[in-house]
Amino acid sequence: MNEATIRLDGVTKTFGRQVAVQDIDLVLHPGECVGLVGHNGAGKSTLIKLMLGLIRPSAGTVRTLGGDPAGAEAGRARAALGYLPENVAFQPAMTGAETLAFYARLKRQDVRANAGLLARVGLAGAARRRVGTYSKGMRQRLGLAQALLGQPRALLLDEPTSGLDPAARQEFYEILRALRDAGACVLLSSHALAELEGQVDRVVVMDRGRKMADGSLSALRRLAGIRPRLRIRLAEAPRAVVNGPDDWAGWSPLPGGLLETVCDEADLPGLLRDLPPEVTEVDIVRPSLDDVYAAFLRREGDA
Ligand SMILES: Nc1ncnc2c1ncn2[C@@H]1O[C@H](COP(=O)(O)OP(=O)(O)OP(=O)(O)O)[C@@H](O)[C@H]1O
Repeated sequence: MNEATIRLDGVTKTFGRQVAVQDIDLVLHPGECVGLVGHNGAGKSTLIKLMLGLIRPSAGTVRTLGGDPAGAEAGRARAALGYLPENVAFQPAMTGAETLAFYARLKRQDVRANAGLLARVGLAGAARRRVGTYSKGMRQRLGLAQALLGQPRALLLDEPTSGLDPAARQEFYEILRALRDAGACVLLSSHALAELEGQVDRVVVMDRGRKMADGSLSALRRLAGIRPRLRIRLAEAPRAVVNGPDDWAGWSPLPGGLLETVCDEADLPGLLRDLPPEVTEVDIVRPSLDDVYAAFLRREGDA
């Protein structure tokens, strides 16, 4: 696989006696979009700040774009990093264009690229409006434009979609997908586990400072051991389902005239192939990311 964009080996960060993250190994590659999920205080922001070099690890090593992000040589690497903090506050009296120009100068970037950036995040028409008049979604898009200054190779976004309505969220993810497809490494933290479904290549689950899981959603589903359910509707409910074992043994009746069975992922194709013609409706219910997350947290609680 290509060289890691960000690599954490055995990273622990403590604040006094508070352990914020503990013994984290994590590798992020170019061209992947990774979701970092966990409850409040799980350690998501601390991990992002470590990757940015804003704080140093108490133990272990952090390599960002090939170097120590908090080291003396980090300035150059930072120009290739984009960061959207959790609570981004802009000066309300400045326009979107002025705000972006301010950040471009801070990042020593050519301001002539700004108009293109504002267009990319859908703010071209609002560039001359004061930020104080922007909606939350527009402010987040301006924050993203700020993070995109200088065409970063790594984008670290701390809860970028919190407070956005579903349409704005979708637009935000579309922009992230395009960046990922262009080769950027995108990491975004979120509490909203379900919304990451279909949006990220991989999910890293954090709980109380520890990495609980790391993998694609399908891999996490397998690991969590939650099996899919197959639901069907029949033209006419078979009496045998109610009256005793027969072909429908293993199927449970559900309200609304449905039958349901729980099966292994590998058995699904065979089950679907063998469904009789009286089946009028088929639905495969796979565990949601929330179910998977709950299963990992339960496992940790049991440990
Ligand atoms: N500067 C700090 N000083 C002391 N404790 C800190 C500091 N920063 C983080 N912590 C603690 O470290 C733990 C992890 O915090 P962190 O902000 O990384 O979590 P998070 O997953 O980002 O949470 P949230 O979703 O609420 O933003 C928490 O217990 C927090 O109180």
